Amino acid sequence: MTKYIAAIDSGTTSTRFIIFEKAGKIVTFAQKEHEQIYPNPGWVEHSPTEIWERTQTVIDEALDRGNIAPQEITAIGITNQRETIVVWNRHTGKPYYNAIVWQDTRTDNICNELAQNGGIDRFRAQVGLPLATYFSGPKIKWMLDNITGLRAAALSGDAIFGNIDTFLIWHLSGGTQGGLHITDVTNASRTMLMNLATLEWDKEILEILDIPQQMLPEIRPSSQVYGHVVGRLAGVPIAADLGDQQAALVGQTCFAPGEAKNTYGTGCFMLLNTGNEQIASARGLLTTVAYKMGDEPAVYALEGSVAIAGALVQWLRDNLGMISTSAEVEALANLVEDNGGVYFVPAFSGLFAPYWRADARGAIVGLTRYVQKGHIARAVLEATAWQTREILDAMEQDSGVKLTALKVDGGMVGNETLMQFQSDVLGVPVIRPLVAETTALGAAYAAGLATGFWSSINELQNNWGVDKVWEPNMMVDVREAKYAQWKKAVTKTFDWV
Ligand SMILES: Nc1ncnc2c1ncn2[C@@H]1O[C@H](COP(=O)(O)OP(=O)(O)O)[C@@H](O)[C@H]1O
Ligand SMILES: O=P(O)(O)OC[C@H](O)CO
Repeated sequence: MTKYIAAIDSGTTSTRFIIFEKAGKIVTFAQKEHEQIYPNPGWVEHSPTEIWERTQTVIDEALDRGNIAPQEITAIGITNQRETIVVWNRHTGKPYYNAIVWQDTRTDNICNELAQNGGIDRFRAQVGLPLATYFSGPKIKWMLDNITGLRAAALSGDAIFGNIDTFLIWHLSGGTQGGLHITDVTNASRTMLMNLATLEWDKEILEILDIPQQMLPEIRPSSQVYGHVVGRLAGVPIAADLGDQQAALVGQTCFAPGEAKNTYGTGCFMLLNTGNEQIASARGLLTTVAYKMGDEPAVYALEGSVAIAGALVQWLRDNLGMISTSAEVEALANLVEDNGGVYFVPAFSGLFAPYWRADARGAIVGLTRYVQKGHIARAVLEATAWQTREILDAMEQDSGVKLTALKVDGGMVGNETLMQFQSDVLGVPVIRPLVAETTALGAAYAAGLATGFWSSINELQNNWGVDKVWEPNMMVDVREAKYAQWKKAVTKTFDWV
């Protein structure tokens, strides 16, 4: 048995390579941001080539920094931003187009056309998702319809599709020299093309979207030895693949039905484990696969997806230049006592759960001459907390589960002001675990379970520990009055495009 287990966490903002030891503690890591490309309003792209290069760089840097040899690593797991698509040539490895990112809204017309027959819940019974620009299926259709020669290349088997997990695994396992073309059930459940009951590609939906099945990867469990790495980590088994939000659920050891976590990264995503049962949402949540460990039956989750959370902080930093690092938003927000009456609804990609309003666009409301930068910063942080409140309300009503505390993780949970406000507006304690890199840890756990590095999920539960708890500290009537203001602000964003 070797000493370590590792994970590649390829997020929307950055890629990390993290090496863990048996108690789940980080031994070494490296991280690199990649470019966000905005060719038109509402469009968001990444360079797949850059993501693959940065992945190799962070692997090299972490190994060098920790002075660790590949032979000391039992296995690696992959976890990734979900829904984002890449289509590339299997003989040359060359992408046909930039990656179209999950936040991209260019497929609005495609979704509207599809919804004409059956509404936005047309495919919900099969795939657990509404028709929305968020998911991969419409994005693949857009590429096939708009890139000259791509449909023919897909039909001939030259052009292949993958989410970021598939793209990385293909490269890691040899690329043009026989790389694996696979995905896992969690990632596939976000394409709008996988049937949740059979865990196979849904032929009827493929036909309606006119997507050739031969371009799609094979769907595998989330925890299994799929193959071995070629390159710097040569010979190391690739033993897990999970979408990042599902990986965070595993990393937080939410293995029992009724357990939930909320991850605050570029977007913000709450997942509730519903066991082997698929709960259909009546309130705009998603039914999704949480994980499938080897031959065990799939475990499902209810999910509330918020498109813009940390991305709004990035926007203050990169587009307005109001701060020079994301962390600086906290000091700016703390220059003032409250939001000064300002609410910022970041409907930059329309609104996801619970609204699914592609016609919404961002709005700052409540402005007066009194308002200063600090109020805007505070409204930016509060936007994430209010969006989470809306998700939690919907989730409790859909599932009948009353959360007594919320486990949190992701890049924004270092922001203490946000965490306190989050607890205030939910009225329950917010708990940050000792290992904040829960997403990578979840992928490492799944890889470790597949290779015997850890023997069972019980062993993993012992690794989870509390770092900090925030208790609610806001009068209920104050909280509810503010929440009503937030909801009113949300309505101002509707019907804009
Ligand atoms: N201290 C902070 N306060 C507020 N936002 C933060 C802070 N630190 C990081 N962020 C935000 O968190 C996001 C990065 O979180 P991360 O979990 O790494 O994201 P991802 O997995 O989406 O790449 C960025 O959008 C960044 O703006
Ligand atoms: O990059 P993150 O961590 O915000 O996660 C993105 C989600 O997977 C999108 O569904």
